[in-house]
Amino acid sequence: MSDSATTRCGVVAVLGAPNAGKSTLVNQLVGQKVAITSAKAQTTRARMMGIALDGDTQMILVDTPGIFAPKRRLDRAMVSAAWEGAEAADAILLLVDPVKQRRHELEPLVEQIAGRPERKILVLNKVDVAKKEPLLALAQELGEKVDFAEVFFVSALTGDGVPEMKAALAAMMPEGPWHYPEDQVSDASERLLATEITREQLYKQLHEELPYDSAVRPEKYIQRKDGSVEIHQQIVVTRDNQRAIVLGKGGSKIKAIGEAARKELSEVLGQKVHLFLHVKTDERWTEDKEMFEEMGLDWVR
Ligand SMILES: Nc1nc2c(ncn2[C@@H]2O[C@H](COP(=O)(O)OP(=O)(O)OP(=O)(O)O)[C@@H](O)[C@H]2O)c(=O)[nH]1
Repeated sequence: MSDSATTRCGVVAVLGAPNAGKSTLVNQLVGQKVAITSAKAQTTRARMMGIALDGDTQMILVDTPGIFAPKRRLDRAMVSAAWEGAEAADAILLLVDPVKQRRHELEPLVEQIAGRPERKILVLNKVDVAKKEPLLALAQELGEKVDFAEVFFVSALTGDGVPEMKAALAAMMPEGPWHYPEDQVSDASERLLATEITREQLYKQLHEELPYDSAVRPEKYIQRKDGSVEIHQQIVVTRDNQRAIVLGKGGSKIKAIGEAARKELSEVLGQKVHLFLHVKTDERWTEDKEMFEEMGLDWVR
């Protein structure tokens, strides 16, 4: 970063229907893994931030949970966290998956941002698999509903078109000093990031078998004198039969999940990791205020 007075710094709210590719895009913009990605919808539960740099500009990316019509308390908390993220933004980025469009999820989002004062950009994702004509038609249609400053066609997966979009976003940021040191990529605590990595393995290894209302809680995070870290986490499910699924035959599933998560954690943290996973049944966890707060969510009535 230069010392000149021309540094810029701002907040970008990344909004989109579940599975639009928000986590993938944030990781691409930051240049390393900070948010977890998965093929299962509503993966992003807590509000995780990524910090992207573009020349003299620092952009704080608020990677929001998928926004959808909330029914249960858990869902309402996710939606509320998403909008909280969007409140203080300098720009709103609406990410749309043109291939698997979910109109009922996209439309409320479009309506909500239409009236917001921030500058908005429309990003149509997955150009690596999308056909060109419907893509242009969709851009035009959305452009009639929302006053987008710019429209971009990208692939969050391959990075195609992302540098151009990043530069345009950077230009929208206000002048000012950087909020974070240059080498910081995320303000999510390592504790929380560690639970996200375990949760990603749960999704990966159990696929559709895993109930969406399962959670991973941080229990203990101990830096050992030998330079390694000891991490204890609890996997919470709502029913005993789900617990059996997570454990697997003779504990084989939980072992595989733990091994993969430990390996990835060691890479991300750059130190040796001892990971201890416990599976607990708690049919009322989605009504538990304390557990919400531990996961970085607010309690909404
Ligand atoms: N082909 C293709 N797939 C993509 C692209 N971007 C994301 N995906 C895939 O789409 C799926 C969802 O991506 P995520 O980044 O987890 O989506 P998200 O919007 O963060 O999802 P939630 O956390 O559920 O809100 C994953 O399987 C990604 O690999 C892309 O540009 N091209």
